[in-house]
Amino acid sequence: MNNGEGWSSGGRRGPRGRSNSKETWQIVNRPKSESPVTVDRSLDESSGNRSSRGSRGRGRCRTVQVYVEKSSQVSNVGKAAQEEVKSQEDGLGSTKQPDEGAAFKCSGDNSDLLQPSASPVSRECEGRMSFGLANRMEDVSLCGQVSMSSTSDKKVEDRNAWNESNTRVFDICLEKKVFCLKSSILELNREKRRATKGYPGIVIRPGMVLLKNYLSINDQVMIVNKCRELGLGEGGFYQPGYGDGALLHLKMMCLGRNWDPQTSRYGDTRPHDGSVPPKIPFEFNQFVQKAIQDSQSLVATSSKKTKGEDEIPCMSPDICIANFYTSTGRLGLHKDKDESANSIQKGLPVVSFSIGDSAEFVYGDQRDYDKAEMEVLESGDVLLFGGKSRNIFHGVRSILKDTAPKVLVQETNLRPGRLNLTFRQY
Ligand SMILES: O=C(O)CCC(=O)C(=O)O
Ligand SMILES: [Fe+2]
Repeated sequence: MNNGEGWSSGGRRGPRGRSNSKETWQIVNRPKSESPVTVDRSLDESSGNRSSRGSRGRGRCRTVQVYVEKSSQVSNVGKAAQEEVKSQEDGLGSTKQPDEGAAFKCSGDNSDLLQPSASPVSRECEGRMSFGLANRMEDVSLCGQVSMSSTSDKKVEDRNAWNESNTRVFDICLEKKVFCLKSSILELNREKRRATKGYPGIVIRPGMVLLKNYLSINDQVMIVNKCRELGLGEGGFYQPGYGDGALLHLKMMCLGRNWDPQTSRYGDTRPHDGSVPPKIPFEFNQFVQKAIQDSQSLVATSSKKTKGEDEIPCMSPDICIANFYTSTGRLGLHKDKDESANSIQKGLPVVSFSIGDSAEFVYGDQRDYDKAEMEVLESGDVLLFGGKSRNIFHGVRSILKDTAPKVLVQETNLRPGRLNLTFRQY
């Protein structure tokens, strides 16, 4: 199904959930050169170190316009400062999930890389192995008790165990506060300052726009709460995997339509349990529409030559894939290419929300980490890639621990890790 025509945007509230909000424009700097920021291989894979590049060097700059709204989004900060917050890492101990490792998502081009080693291997739950793939970032895990050993009975048993362990419901929030840790006032003030600065928009390359700090804390809280509620119900978060036992190292929930990693296709129900994906909440779509409009304005103003719509076409999402990455989650370089040919040809954008811990998002024109560029996506950031950038390879290199806004964690009890929502139109 292709809903095709754009939404009416009239009368919707602004991205920070308020009507009548005042909008002003501010100038920010942006790197002049479009030359790739090469991924620092020394930080790759196992080191877990953070890149010092941060959200791209902000020194070398060209001017772009940014949309600024004096935000009331930190209204919870004062309250939160008085609250005490649980140590998330400790809390995770009791609810640790088995997806500690590299993520591997296959779509089209990547499917050839999913073949496991032919040699017999048995793994314990949480076992992990690399199949010596073209790129080691994309090592995959074998799920709990999966055995690649001989007998077919054993294989059936293993498959059942696999299904059982990987279709278990996953809660993106921790159940209750065990003990509390006071957030530092400094930290809360830093968040407050960040929030009141408004959100700079950045044209990364044609068709690719990053709206920094776009979703207010209140909106992020709403999104987490809604995702948690949906994620615990029918069609909620689960550990996706492939027929051969390889797992994606993230939890996934599809809204609107199901995306099946085993076939790389969309469908109305989820094959492994027959569940129907929840609908995309109306408010989520409103944020998407507003983000598209703001990106189009940004592109039009910064290029002067093009109409914003030429670079970022309108899109009406009927699919949202929600991923939850724990601290060690990753996602290999892939293209989003399972939407309809029409959607892809028209360059209808993928719109991505980041919430929780920051992520090192890598992207490029080739499936090559050495040539990939990197952008740190922080909580509240919205990234769009459509038009000429619709077919970029992209993935998540690492999750940066303990970087989620404290207020968000206090308000939602979000688990350590990152929630990402990508909206698309089939
Ligand atoms: O987590 C992200 O930022 C990217 C997710 C993604 O590429 C996908 O779900 O296809
Ligand atoms: Fe993707």
